[in-house]
Amino acid sequence: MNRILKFDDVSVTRGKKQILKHLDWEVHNGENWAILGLNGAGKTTMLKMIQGDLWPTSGKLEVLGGVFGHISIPELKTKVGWVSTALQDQLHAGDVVDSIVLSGKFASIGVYQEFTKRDLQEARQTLIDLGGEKLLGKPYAVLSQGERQLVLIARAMMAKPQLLILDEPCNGLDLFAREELLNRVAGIAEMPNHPALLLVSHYTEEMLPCFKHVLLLRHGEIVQKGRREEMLTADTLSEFYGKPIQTVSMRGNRLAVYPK
Ligand SMILES: Nc1ncnc2c1ncn2[C@@H]1O[C@H](COP(=O)(O)OP(=O)(O)OP(=O)(O)O)[C@@H](O)[C@H]1O
Repeated sequence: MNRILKFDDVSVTRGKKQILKHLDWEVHNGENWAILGLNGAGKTTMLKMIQGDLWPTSGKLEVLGGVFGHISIPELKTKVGWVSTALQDQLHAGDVVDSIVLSGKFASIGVYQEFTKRDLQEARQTLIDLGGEKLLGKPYAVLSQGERQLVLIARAMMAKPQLLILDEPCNGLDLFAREELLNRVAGIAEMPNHPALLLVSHYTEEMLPCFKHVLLLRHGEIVQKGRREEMLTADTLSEFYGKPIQTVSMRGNRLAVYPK
């Protein structure tokens, strides 16, 4: 399948409020996208739709080759990985890390299905491959925020998703934990047959070079979308924010921005 996502004139309305307005956007296989938008821009609403938790009010949405209205949402959920701090609240804090990673195979919170020794081994290996070996066997409740996010990434990868959504994955991480997590994300982008990555963040410096495409969302509208070199510039971002900003180039071809 060549196309991961296709938004075709997609709008979402709740009551009198139009949350998303006429979105047109395509993500192709092998592309990693970052979405930038201020609070209330509509990012979460977009992500909820991609996972089948919310349907467009109008327009056509295609996810992983299936058009909404003609696809099985539970099946879709097994192919779309989701990492977000909101998900952390839903997990059972007393569960052991290994079992949380394993639950990704079933897209469930907790493991209620039968699983084999091999499944469990695969879950452990998935976490090891992401650099989380020392977390094996620990209860989720004792982990740091950065460790929890890594476990959630492993949980999502366990289902071998075609699309991995990283919804503000660095929320609450200290400087060093953030770099460590971003390094893991960069590692995923280098894996053979890795899922398409979709990162939502308020901070451009988290948009690693592997995110070669950026979408700028404001007040429910796509203001611009395209290659990172064109989106992550002082001019484009000043226009997007409607305020002058200054950019600071960071090591590793990353860009931080601040209000002027
Ligand atoms: N069910 C709803 N009914 C009415 N308004 C809603 C509903 N859901 C979201 N909104 C509004 O739609 C807008 C977009 O919300 P959304 O959560 O998608 O934004 P966001 O870009 O994810 O924001 P943040 O960065 O703060 O998480 C907000 O103004 C929000 O109040």
